[in-house]
Amino acid sequence: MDKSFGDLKVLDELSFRVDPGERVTLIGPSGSGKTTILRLLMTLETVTPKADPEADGGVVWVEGRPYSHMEKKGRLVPANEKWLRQRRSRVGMVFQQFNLFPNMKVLRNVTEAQVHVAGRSKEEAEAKALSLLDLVGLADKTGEYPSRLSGGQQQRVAIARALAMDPDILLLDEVTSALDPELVADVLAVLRDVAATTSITMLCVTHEMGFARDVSDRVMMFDSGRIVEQGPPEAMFSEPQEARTQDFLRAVLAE
Ligand SMILES: Nc1ncnc2c1ncn2[C@@H]1O[C@H](COP(=O)(O)OP(=O)(O)OP(=O)(O)O)[C@@H](O)[C@H]1O
Repeated sequence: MDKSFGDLKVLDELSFRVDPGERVTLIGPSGSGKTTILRLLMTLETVTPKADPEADGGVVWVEGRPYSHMEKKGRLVPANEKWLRQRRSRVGMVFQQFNLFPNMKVLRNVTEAQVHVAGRSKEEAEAKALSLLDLVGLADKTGEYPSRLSGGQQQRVAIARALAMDPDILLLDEVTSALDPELVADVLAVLRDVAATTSITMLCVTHEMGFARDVSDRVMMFDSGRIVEQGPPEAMFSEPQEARTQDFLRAVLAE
Protein backbone atom coordinates (compact mmCIF):
# COMPACT_ATOMS: atom_id res chain seq x y z
CA MET A 1 0.00 0.00 0.00
CA ASP A 2 0.99 3.61 -0.49
CA LYS A 3 0.19 6.58 1.68
CA SER A 4 0.97 10.20 0.90
CA PHE A 5 0.08 13.43 2.62
CA GLY A 6 0.16 15.91 -0.25
CA ASP A 7 3.62 15.57 -1.83
CA LEU A 8 5.00 13.68 1.17
CA LYS A 9 5.15 9.95 0.50
CA VAL A 10 4.92 8.30 3.91
CA LEU A 11 4.38 4.63 2.99
CA ASP A 12 5.97 3.29 -0.14
CA GLU A 13 4.64 0.05 -1.66
CA LEU A 14 4.32 -1.39 1.82
CA SER A 15 3.00 -4.92 2.15
CA PHE A 16 3.09 -7.18 5.17
CA ARG A 17 1.07 -9.89 6.82
CA VAL A 18 0.41 -10.52 10.50
CA ASP A 19 -0.82 -13.97 11.50
CA PRO A 20 -3.65 -14.48 14.02
CA GLY A 21 -2.21 -14.41 17.54
CA GLU A 22 1.11 -12.99 16.38
CA ARG A 23 2.77 -10.14 18.32
CA VAL A 24 4.57 -7.72 16.04
CA THR A 25 6.52 -4.67 17.12
CA LEU A 26 7.23 -1.80 14.75
CA ILE A 27 10.40 0.14 15.42
CA GLY A 28 12.09 2.92 13.49
CA PRO A 29 12.99 6.58 13.56
CA SER A 30 10.47 9.34 14.14
CA GLY A 31 8.49 10.11 11.01
CA SER A 32 9.12 6.72 9.38
CA GLY A 33 5.37 6.00 9.10
CA LYS A 34 4.70 3.67 12.05
CA THR A 35 1.73 5.56 13.44
CA THR A 36 0.31 5.99 9.95
CA ILE A 37 0.22 2.18 9.57
CA LEU A 38 -1.78 1.81 12.79
CA ARG A 39 -4.12 4.63 11.76
CA LEU A 40 -4.72 2.90 8.42
CA LEU A 41 -5.60 -0.29 10.26
CA MET A 42 -7.96 1.68 12.47
CA THR A 43 -9.45 3.23 9.30
CA LEU A 44 -8.56 6.67 10.64
CA GLU A 45 -6.65 7.10 7.36
CA THR A 46 -7.23 5.71 3.90
CA VAL A 47 -4.57 4.43 1.50
CA THR A 48 -3.57 6.67 -1.37
CA PRO A 49 -4.87 5.09 -4.59
CA LYS A 50 -2.40 4.31 -7.37
CA ALA A 51 -2.43 6.51 -10.44
CA ASP A 52 -3.08 3.33 -12.43
CA PRO A 53 -6.68 2.32 -11.59
CA GLU A 54 -5.93 -1.32 -12.49
CA ALA A 55 -3.11 -1.54 -9.94
CA ASP A 56 -3.64 -3.04 -6.50
CA GLY A 57 -4.60 0.05 -4.55
CA GLY A 58 -3.79 -1.47 -1.19
CA VAL A 59 -6.42 -3.54 0.53
CA VAL A 60 -6.20 -4.15 4.26
CA TRP A 61 -7.38 -7.63 5.30
CA VAL A 62 -8.27 -8.66 8.84
CA GLU A 63 -8.86 -12.29 9.74
CA GLY A 64 -9.07 -13.22 6.08
CA ARG A 65 -11.78 -10.67 5.26
CA PRO A 66 -11.33 -7.36 3.45
CA TYR A 67 -11.29 -4.50 5.91
CA SER A 68 -10.56 -1.28 4.04
CA HIS A 69 -12.71 -2.54 1.15
CA MET A 70 -15.93 -4.46 0.72
CA GLU A 71 -16.91 -7.09 -1.81
CA LYS A 72 -19.47 -6.05 -4.38
CA LYS A 73 -20.37 -8.33 -7.29
CA GLY A 74 -17.11 -10.27 -6.81
CA ARG A 75 -14.96 -7.12 -6.87
CA LEU A 76 -13.36 -5.19 -4.06
CA VAL A 77 -14.57 -1.61 -3.81
CA PRO A 78 -13.68 1.00 -1.17
CA ALA A 79 -15.73 0.38 1.96
CA ASN A 80 -18.57 2.66 2.94
CA GLU A 81 -18.89 4.22 6.40
CA LYS A 82 -21.32 1.58 7.72
CA TRP A 83 -18.98 -1.26 6.79
CA LEU A 84 -15.98 0.56 8.26
CA ARG A 85 -17.79 1.20 11.54
CA GLN A 86 -18.66 -2.47 11.86
CA ARG A 87 -15.18 -3.72 10.93
CA ARG A 88 -13.45 -1.05 13.06
CA SER A 89 -15.10 -2.50 16.15
CA ARG A 90 -12.99 -5.65 15.58
CA VAL A 91 -9.81 -3.62 16.06
CA GLY A 92 -8.85 -2.11 19.41
CA MET A 93 -6.44 0.78 19.60
CA VAL A 94 -4.65 2.36 22.54
CA PHE A 95 -3.16 5.77 21.82
CA GLN A 96 -0.23 7.67 23.26
CA GLN A 97 -2.60 10.27 24.77
CA PHE A 98 -5.13 7.83 26.37
CA ASN A 99 -8.14 9.53 24.66
CA LEU A 100 -10.62 8.59 27.40
CA PHE A 101 -14.03 10.26 27.43
CA PRO A 102 -13.39 13.01 30.04
CA ASN A 103 -17.07 13.46 30.93
CA MET A 104 -17.63 9.77 31.77
CA LYS A 105 -16.54 7.90 34.84
CA VAL A 106 -14.09 5.02 34.47
CA LEU A 107 -16.74 2.29 34.40
CA ARG A 108 -18.75 4.04 31.70
CA ASN A 109 -15.61 4.62 29.64
CA VAL A 110 -15.28 0.84 29.46
CA THR A 111 -18.98 0.04 28.92
CA GLU A 112 -19.96 2.76 26.43
CA ALA A 113 -18.86 1.09 23.19
CA GLN A 114 -19.91 -2.35 24.45
CA VAL A 115 -23.47 -1.08 24.79
CA HIS A 116 -23.70 1.32 21.87
CA VAL A 117 -21.49 -0.41 19.28
CA ALA A 118 -21.49 -4.11 20.26
CA GLY A 119 -25.14 -4.00 21.42
CA ARG A 120 -24.53 -5.69 24.77
CA SER A 121 -26.87 -5.20 27.71
CA LYS A 122 -25.79 -2.76 30.41
CA GLU A 123 -25.40 -5.62 32.91
CA GLU A 124 -23.28 -7.71 30.58
CA ALA A 125 -21.11 -4.70 29.68
CA GLU A 126 -20.60 -3.77 33.32
CA ALA A 127 -19.64 -7.30 34.32
CA LYS A 128 -17.08 -7.41 31.53
CA ALA A 129 -15.79 -3.92 32.41
CA LEU A 130 -15.38 -4.83 36.08
CA SER A 131 -13.40 -7.96 35.30
CA LEU A 132 -11.13 -6.04 32.92
CA LEU A 133 -10.66 -3.15 35.36
CA ASP A 134 -9.68 -5.77 37.90
CA LEU A 135 -7.19 -7.23 35.41
CA VAL A 136 -5.55 -3.81 34.96
CA GLY A 137 -5.49 -3.21 38.72
CA LEU A 138 -8.16 -0.50 38.87
CA ALA A 139 -11.13 -2.23 40.45
CA ASP A 140 -11.25 0.52 43.08
CA LYS A 141 -11.40 3.40 40.55
CA THR A 142 -14.59 2.58 38.67
CA GLY A 143 -16.44 5.63 40.02
CA GLU A 144 -13.70 8.19 39.30
CA TYR A 145 -13.51 10.62 36.39
CA PRO A 146 -10.36 10.20 34.24
CA SER A 147 -9.01 13.59 35.37
CA ARG A 148 -8.66 12.20 38.90
CA LEU A 149 -6.36 9.39 37.73
CA SER A 150 -2.63 9.38 37.00
CA GLY A 151 -1.51 9.04 33.38
CA GLY A 152 -0.57 5.42 34.00
CA GLN A 153 -3.99 4.68 35.48
CA GLN A 154 -5.73 6.43 32.57
CA GLN A 155 -3.72 4.35 30.13
CA ARG A 156 -4.70 1.17 31.95
CA VAL A 157 -8.37 2.20 31.63
CA ALA A 158 -7.76 2.73 27.90
CA ILE A 159 -6.33 -0.80 27.65
CA ALA A 160 -9.37 -2.22 29.46
CA ARG A 161 -11.65 -0.24 27.15
CA ALA A 162 -9.94 -1.60 24.04
CA LEU A 163 -10.07 -5.19 25.32
CA ALA A 164 -13.73 -4.90 26.31
CA MET A 165 -14.75 -5.12 22.65
CA ASP A 166 -13.01 -8.51 22.25
CA PRO A 167 -11.06 -7.18 19.28
CA ASP A 168 -9.29 -9.46 16.80
CA ILE A 169 -6.29 -7.14 16.92
CA LEU A 170 -4.93 -4.79 19.55
CA LEU A 171 -3.00 -1.81 18.17
CA LEU A 172 -0.69 -0.07 20.63
CA ASP A 173 0.77 3.27 19.58
CA GLU A 174 3.62 4.34 21.85
CA VAL A 175 1.35 3.83 24.82
CA THR A 176 3.98 4.73 27.40
CA SER A 177 5.56 7.75 25.68
CA ALA A 178 3.38 10.32 27.41
CA LEU A 179 3.89 8.84 30.88
CA ASP A 180 6.22 9.86 33.69
CA PRO A 181 9.01 7.27 33.90
CA GLU A 182 7.80 5.81 37.20
CA LEU A 183 4.38 4.98 35.67
CA VAL A 184 5.71 3.18 32.61
CA ALA A 185 6.43 -0.12 34.37
CA ASP A 186 2.83 -0.58 35.58
CA VAL A 187 1.40 -0.13 32.09
CA LEU A 188 3.96 -2.46 30.53
CA ALA A 189 3.26 -5.05 33.24
CA VAL A 190 -0.44 -4.97 32.32
CA LEU A 191 0.40 -5.44 28.64
CA ARG A 192 2.81 -8.26 29.41
CA ASP A 193 -0.05 -9.86 31.33
CA VAL A 194 -2.44 -9.39 28.40
CA ALA A 195 0.13 -10.92 26.04
CA ALA A 196 0.71 -13.87 28.36
CA THR A 197 -2.93 -14.63 29.18
CA THR A 198 -4.70 -14.03 25.84
CA SER A 199 -4.07 -15.05 22.24
CA ILE A 200 -4.95 -11.62 20.87
CA THR A 201 -3.01 -10.41 17.84
CA MET A 202 -0.91 -7.39 18.80
CA LEU A 203 0.70 -4.74 16.64
CA CYS A 204 2.75 -2.40 18.71
CA VAL A 205 4.77 0.75 18.06
CA THR A 206 7.18 1.31 20.93
CA HIS A 207 10.54 2.65 21.92
CA GLU A 208 10.59 0.28 24.90
CA MET A 209 13.04 -2.27 23.54
CA GLY A 210 12.92 -4.50 26.64
CA PHE A 211 9.17 -4.81 26.27
CA ALA A 212 9.51 -5.45 22.52
CA ARG A 213 12.05 -8.19 23.24
CA ASP A 214 9.80 -9.85 25.84
CA VAL A 215 6.43 -9.88 24.08
CA SER A 216 7.15 -9.87 20.34
CA ASP A 217 7.22 -12.79 17.97
CA ARG A 218 8.58 -10.47 15.31
CA VAL A 219 10.19 -7.04 15.19
CA MET A 220 9.92 -4.93 12.03
CA MET A 221 12.32 -2.08 11.43
CA PHE A 222 10.91 0.78 9.34
CA ASP A 223 12.58 3.67 7.65
CA SER A 224 11.08 6.09 5.16
CA GLY A 225 7.88 4.07 4.86
CA ARG A 226 9.60 0.81 3.99
CA ILE A 227 10.50 -2.30 5.94
CA VAL A 228 14.27 -2.27 6.35
CA GLU A 229 14.43 -5.71 7.97
CA GLN A 230 12.38 -7.95 10.21
CA GLY A 231 12.83 -11.04 12.32
CA PRO A 232 12.45 -12.55 15.77
CA PRO A 233 13.52 -10.18 18.56
CA GLU A 234 16.59 -12.18 19.56
CA ALA A 235 18.01 -11.87 16.04
CA MET A 236 16.91 -8.27 15.52
CA PHE A 237 18.37 -7.01 18.77
CA SER A 238 21.50 -9.17 18.90
CA GLU A 239 22.51 -9.37 15.25
CA PRO A 240 20.74 -6.73 13.15
CA GLN A 241 21.91 -7.10 9.57
CA GLU A 242 21.21 -3.67 8.16
CA ALA A 243 23.30 -0.61 8.98
CA ARG A 244 20.16 1.48 9.48
CA THR A 245 18.83 -0.93 12.10
CA GLN A 246 22.21 -1.07 13.83
CA ASP A 247 22.40 2.75 13.99
CA PHE A 248 18.81 3.07 15.20
CA LEU A 249 19.20 0.47 17.96
CA ARG A 250 22.52 1.95 19.06
CA ALA A 251 20.86 5.37 19.41
CA VAL A 252 17.74 4.09 21.19
CA LEU A 253 19.62 1.85 23.60
CA ALA A 254 21.99 4.70 24.49
CA GLU A 255 19.06 6.93 25.57
N1 LIG B 1 -2.38 14.09 8.82
C1 LIG B 1 -1.15 14.34 8.37
N2 LIG B 1 -0.93 15.34 7.49
C2 LIG B 1 0.31 15.58 6.99
N3 LIG B 1 1.41 14.87 7.30
C3 LIG B 1 1.26 13.85 8.17
C4 LIG B 1 -0.01 13.53 8.75
N4 LIG B 1 0.14 12.47 9.58
C5 LIG B 1 1.47 12.13 9.50
N5 LIG B 1 2.13 12.97 8.67
C6 LIG B 1 3.56 12.90 8.33
O1 LIG B 1 3.83 11.56 7.93
C7 LIG B 1 5.12 11.15 8.36
C8 LIG B 1 5.00 9.85 9.12
O2 LIG B 1 4.33 10.10 10.36
P1 LIG B 1 4.06 8.95 11.44
O3 LIG B 1 3.40 9.62 12.58
O4 LIG B 1 3.39 7.80 10.79
O5 LIG B 1 5.54 8.54 11.82
P2 LIG B 1 6.07 7.70 13.05
O6 LIG B 1 7.06 6.75 12.49
O7 LIG B 1 4.92 7.12 13.80
O8 LIG B 1 6.78 8.80 13.92
P3 LIG B 1 6.86 8.99 15.52
O9 LIG B 1 7.75 7.89 16.03
O10 LIG B 1 7.49 10.35 15.68
O11 LIG B 1 5.45 8.94 16.04
C9 LIG B 1 5.70 12.32 9.17
O12 LIG B 1 6.56 13.04 8.34
C10 LIG B 1 4.48 13.12 9.53
O13 LIG B 1 4.80 14.48 9.68
